[in-house]
Amino acid sequence: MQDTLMLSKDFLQLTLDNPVSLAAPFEFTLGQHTQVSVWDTGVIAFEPLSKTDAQTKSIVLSSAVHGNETAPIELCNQLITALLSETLIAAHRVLFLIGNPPAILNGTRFVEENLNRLFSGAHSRGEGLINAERLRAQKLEQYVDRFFNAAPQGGDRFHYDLHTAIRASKHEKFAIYPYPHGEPYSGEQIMFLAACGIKTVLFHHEPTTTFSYFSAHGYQAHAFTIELGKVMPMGQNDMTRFIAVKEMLTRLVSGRDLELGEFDASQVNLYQVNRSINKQFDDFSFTFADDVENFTAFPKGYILAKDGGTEIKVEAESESIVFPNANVPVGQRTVLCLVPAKDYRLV
Ligand SMILES: O=C(O)CCC(=O)N[C@@H](CCC(=O)O)C(=O)O
Ligand SMILES: [Zn+2]
Repeated sequence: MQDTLMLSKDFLQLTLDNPVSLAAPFEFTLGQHTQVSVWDTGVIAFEPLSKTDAQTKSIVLSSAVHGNETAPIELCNQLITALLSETLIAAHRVLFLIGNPPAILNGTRFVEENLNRLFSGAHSRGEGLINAERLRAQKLEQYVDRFFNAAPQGGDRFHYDLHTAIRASKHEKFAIYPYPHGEPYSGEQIMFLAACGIKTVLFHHEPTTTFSYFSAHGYQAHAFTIELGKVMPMGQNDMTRFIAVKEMLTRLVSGRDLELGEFDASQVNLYQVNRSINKQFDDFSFTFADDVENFTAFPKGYILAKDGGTEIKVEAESESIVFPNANVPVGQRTVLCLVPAKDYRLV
């Protein structure tokens, strides 16, 4: 396995050749500087061999939590190849997670169940560990736990969970800030996102069973779900659209100066989730077309959707919609309704 990987330097190919599991975990060193550990299919850690201290960051970069969201997979694989080729040297601990390899091969968001609704123990609730996605969610939690628990005392933790959206968006790149339970938002992280070209941030209003909330709430990580554009088939992404995010992740991993300015609200669009509309009945439909973009605003009273016999109307003066998807199981989110963020606290 190690030879296969070092000959090709293509961790994604190794992962797709072994979508369910590897014969065994393996590890090796690169030069005199980096310990590389492959814990499972799609799971690879890079750790500096030099003594780590409180300045050492622990960074999780996940992709393919949804199998058809290919740009983040290509981007992460480029970073992994650079690390394996030693053109990029990790100054901090980095864990890459390729979330759902069978769904990548399938070219679909998921195979049986949406992986990004199965974290914080949701994988084991209800019917329990009945499918591959539930088992993978449990394992991904264990890998994050192992990685963050081995972090140096006092070292900052980060988790950027990289996605692309089903629809086009008025703001092409945006991040979801998991519900912080009353803690302030990080102005520095918002400026880091802006430097990545992610200039729109949504503050979530409640706990969720997403991967980013798991790391934020369970491990006090700076964690985000990040949408980098619109879903495209593998190989058809215009990678020039990700130059800024690749540059900033490269700087972060290699310990170069991030050159972030002070928090400046004029550089970003900040929204807060006003409500999440969860599906109550199988007979659910939106009143607007499939090509209506994320962040389209609707006026108060506008009928957004019909759920069984109930009309769902805009409640605030204006609400902007994001992630509308009628094709979800009863009980799950069909759309988030946003209003401009106000009265938020920053640190
Ligand atoms: O475009 C869509 O409708 C979905 C894109 C996507 O996968 N978004 C994430 C957001 C997770 C979060 O709220 O933090 C998801 O739905 O899992
Ligand atoms: Zn996604």
